[in-house]
This record gives sequence, structure tokens and C-alpha cells, in this order.
Amino acid sequence: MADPSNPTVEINGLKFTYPGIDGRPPLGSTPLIRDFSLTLNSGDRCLLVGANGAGKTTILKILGGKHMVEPHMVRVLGRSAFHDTALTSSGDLSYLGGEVLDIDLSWRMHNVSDGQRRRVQLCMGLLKPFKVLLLDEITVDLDVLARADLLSFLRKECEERGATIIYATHIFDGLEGWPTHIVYLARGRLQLAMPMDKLKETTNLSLMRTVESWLRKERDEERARRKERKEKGLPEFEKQVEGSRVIGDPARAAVRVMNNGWAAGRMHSTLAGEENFTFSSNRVLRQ
Ligand SMILES: Nc1ncnc2c1ncn2[C@@H]1O[C@H](COP(=O)(O)OP(=O)(O)OP(=O)(O)O)[C@@H](O)[C@H]1O
Repeated sequence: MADPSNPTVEINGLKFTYPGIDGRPPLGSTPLIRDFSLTLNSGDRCLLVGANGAGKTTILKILGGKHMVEPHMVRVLGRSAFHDTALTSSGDLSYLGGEVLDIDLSWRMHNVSDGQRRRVQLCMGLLKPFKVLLLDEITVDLDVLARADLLSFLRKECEERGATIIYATHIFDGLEGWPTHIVYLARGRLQLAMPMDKLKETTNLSLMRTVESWLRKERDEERARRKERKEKGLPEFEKQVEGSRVIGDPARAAVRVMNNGWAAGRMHSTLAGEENFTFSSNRVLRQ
């Protein structure tokens, strides 16, 4: 079914920086996503893994046409996801993100649990026969049975209809044997992309233990880097250029701290905290 000469998802040297409030990348910022390339074919089920803040949601949103990048950098079904809006309106390309449905309290929907609401969100998102499906940690609220049923439904959609799925998750329960491919992302850079059968040739560990070992190594390397910087008298953390704030002389400019691209919602809370913290889309507090 897969036709390697006709990939369903193509990412070519993707580079991306969140824009500041003027719509442009903040001066001096380094791209969040750099040199990212990936090709997937019809029938592929790709697991996207990485630590909190690695850039998984960002990549899924770019693939889903929610952020503009140069058309050659991201092709879904041979088209530019951002520029060709028919891709998503037709249902060929579907993105299901971490947000639970935003509900109006006058609806009876307010009487349902998070998991029930998640089921409604999934049903609505999967109504049309997608060709490419982007899933961003969508099984968090599901009970064991609903999750198992969903995973087997998704597998069937790939095997029988040739759909392509990219699934970002931190939950590995029941995932053993599900993906055909795995992609590991760290700090916006692609670390590894390979078919699962190739990965299995290199390790006897379970999927979860394999990912855990990658993240542990990444964390240890990051700690060593910070220690080295400290020993050299440099700031422990590299300076972040904050694109969501207007920084300047308050007397001269209308200074307003803004939350760029942040969708307010029940599951999303911001925290005032140490400057060094950056919060990824799923790193949220529940109220
Ligand atoms: N709208 C935004 N504007 C500016 N920076 C953002 C925005 N959304 C996310 N970021 C930053 O981009 C980085 C990657 O975030 P992203 O949500 O893509 O990570 P993630 O791998 O999905 O993390 P998680 O596993 O926690 O969901 C983080 O440092 C985050 O602070």
C-alpha cells in the first residue's frame, strides 16, 4: 500500500521560531526547531517522543497548518499544510490536540467528566476519514478500555485504509507493538527516526524503558553542560529571548506583557515563576 515515491508527510530541514508580538522572530532568538527532516508513508504509525518542552506539539501544529513555515519545509499529502486550507477543511489532514473541548456551561456537556468530554472530542475529530492524523497526547483522560479500543481503531485505519498517524505521547501503556516508526526529539532537534523493527534490533528494552534511557541520558548531558557553564563563570542557563513580551523603556513604549499564542482554557494555567522556566503546551496545571 505504501508508495515511497509518494510520501504522505515530508519535513525538509524545518526551522521554526515562535513569532513575537510583531509577528516576527524576536531579534537574537535561536530557532526552537532546527534541521528537522522526516519522511513518512501511507500506513505508517509514528510515535513522537521527547522530554517536556522538546517541541513535539510545535511540530504537530506546524504539520497541522497552524503555524506558517516556508511551503517547501512541510508537505502533507504533497501540499503545504499552512497555505492549502482545503487539506484540513476536507478532513484529509486532522489535528487532535491536548485541549479538551471548550464548553459552554449552559450545555448539558458541563455535566460530563473529562474523559467523557475527551471521547466526544475524539469522535468529532475522527468523524471524517482522515488520510493524515496528528495526535497530541489525546489519551490522558481515557480509561484503559477506551484507550485500548482507540489504539486498535487507529491501527486498523492505517492497515486497512493506508492512513498515516503521528502520535506524541508520554504514556506508553499498551503502546508496545503499536507504532511502526519512532521519532525522538530533544530541544527541537531530531535525535533519531527509525522503523520500530530496526530499533528492536538494537535493544531488548521495552518501549518505555528505551525512551526512559534516552531521556535520562539527555538530562544527564544537560546537567553536565550546566555544570560546565557554571564552572566557567557563565550563567547556568542560556539566555532565552522571550518573544511574547515587549521589552523596552516603559516610558517610551506601551509595555504590555502578552501571552502570544496561548489559548486560554480550563486545562491551561500560567505560572509566575523563575525566569528560567519555560512551559510547553502540555506542561500545565489543572484547576
Ligand atoms: N505560543 C508559544 N509562544 C512561544 N513559545 C512557545 C509557544 N508554545 C510553546 N512554546 C515554547 O516552545 C517550546 C516547545 O514547546 P512544545 O509545547 O512544542 O513542547 P512539547 O515537546 O510538546 O512539550 P510537552 O511534552 O510538555 O507537551 C517550549 O520551550 C515552550 O515554552
